[in-house]
Amino acid sequence: MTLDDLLTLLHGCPLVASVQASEGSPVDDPETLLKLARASTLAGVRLLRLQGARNIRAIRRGTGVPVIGLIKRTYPDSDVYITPTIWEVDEVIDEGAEVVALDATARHRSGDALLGDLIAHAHSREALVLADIDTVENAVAAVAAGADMVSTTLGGYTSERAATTGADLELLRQTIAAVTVPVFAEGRYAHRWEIDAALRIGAAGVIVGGALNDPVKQTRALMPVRFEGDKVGAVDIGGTWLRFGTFTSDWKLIEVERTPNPPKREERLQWIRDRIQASGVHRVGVSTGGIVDPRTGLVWKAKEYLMADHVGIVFSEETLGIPTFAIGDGHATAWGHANLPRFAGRRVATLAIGTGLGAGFVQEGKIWAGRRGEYPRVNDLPAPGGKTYEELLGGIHITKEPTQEAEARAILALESALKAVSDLYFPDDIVIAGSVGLSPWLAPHLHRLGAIPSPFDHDAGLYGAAAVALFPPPL
Ligand SMILES: CC(=O)N[C@H](C=O)[C@@H](O)[C@H](O)[C@H](O)COP(=O)(O)O
Repeated sequence: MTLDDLLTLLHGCPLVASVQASEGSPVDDPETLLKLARASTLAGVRLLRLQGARNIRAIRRGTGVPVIGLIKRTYPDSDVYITPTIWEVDEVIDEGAEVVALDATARHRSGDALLGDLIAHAHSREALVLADIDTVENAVAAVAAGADMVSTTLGGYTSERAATTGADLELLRQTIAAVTVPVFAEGRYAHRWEIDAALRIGAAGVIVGGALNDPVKQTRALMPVRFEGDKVGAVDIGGTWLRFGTFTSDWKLIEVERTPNPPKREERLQWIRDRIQASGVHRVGVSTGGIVDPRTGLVWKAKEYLMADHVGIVFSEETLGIPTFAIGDGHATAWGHANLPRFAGRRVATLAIGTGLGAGFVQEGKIWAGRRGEYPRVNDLPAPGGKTYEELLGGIHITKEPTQEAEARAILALESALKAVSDLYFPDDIVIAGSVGLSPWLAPHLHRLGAIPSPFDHDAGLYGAAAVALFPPPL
């Protein structure tokens, strides 16, 4: 088969089925895998990626479909396991595969084999070579070594690059820009939009394994995560109060302590550490003003007049001593609401109107957030008249017992903020939390304005923080 033949085939159907079983899986026998492969070809797939000599033989014969073959084998002196040496290259070709897939990372190969030699050997036997790469640099090197095509198979599986949660579309984009040979998208592709995006970016084909053919991976992907401990800690850091709650594993509040938010961030951390110690919890969720990078727990942005000395504080296992899940207070409160039976599975927006104004939006079990934890900045949007919603609604700007005029202004501002949230996010529900949001002068208007008072009452931030620890949101 020539490269042109292969590209013609992909033009007909760019979806390539990788039919491989997880280690120890009961479907790991050639007959069963053949049936899975047939299911894919029945639906239109015209190229298969297969692992192992027996599987390649049985499935190639049984389907008559061209094959990208590989042998996974480990050697004691190397981490390379996809067709690592010339022996496996020969095995793949002996079984009739048209294309040999092999590891093209910069890692040392067993027996000091060189990538160029393996490729030359496959070519001498008239097979095409697909280089499984982990980085753009290694894609370029593989093409220089003679590879006919590359695939992003190993992106996120070596120390060179962190694994993305889903498909690594940036690795694909950069690889396509860097090489002239056809590039396959591969590795953690599981959704139609990822496949469409890969093709828009310019992939010659998209190789999908687990999402199509591996019931072990599929089961793991759908398995709910359960918290095994007996209780968790929840920290709620607002502009005024710092609170610590202890919750049961079924999200019931056991007890709560609070202190005026100390002016220095080290004092804040120390107070939390002391509460963690005293309560004996082994996991904690943190809801805080400011913007938190959810991967590191670093607060990288916060308004000084609302949260003094807060930028630079880190909420992590390192600083608090136990596994820690920290997100911004708008997000945390929204996550709390979204996990209540009443709202679960709905599109829920939350406005937390306390000292400042926080916002969060949850859709399909995911928090709507920027890559570094940014939240919907309803607070800084100008309301009609020019002042921001935070200036009109945030407790720091209005006194405890506002004049009737200030109240009227705030109610109008809330009405307009709710309209903005509806127009931008199309939520099924908008829930209001926070000391101002639930105050005796504002709360009576919520129903008329189409908003729902938080079922958590004044503890929404704390319940949100506990929800983050008990049911960690996907990032
Ligand atoms: C990293 C590695 O060893 N990848 C292997 C390569 O053949 C297979 O285990 C994967 O199933 C294949 O790449 C498809 O990827 P996914 O199953 O994520 O769609």
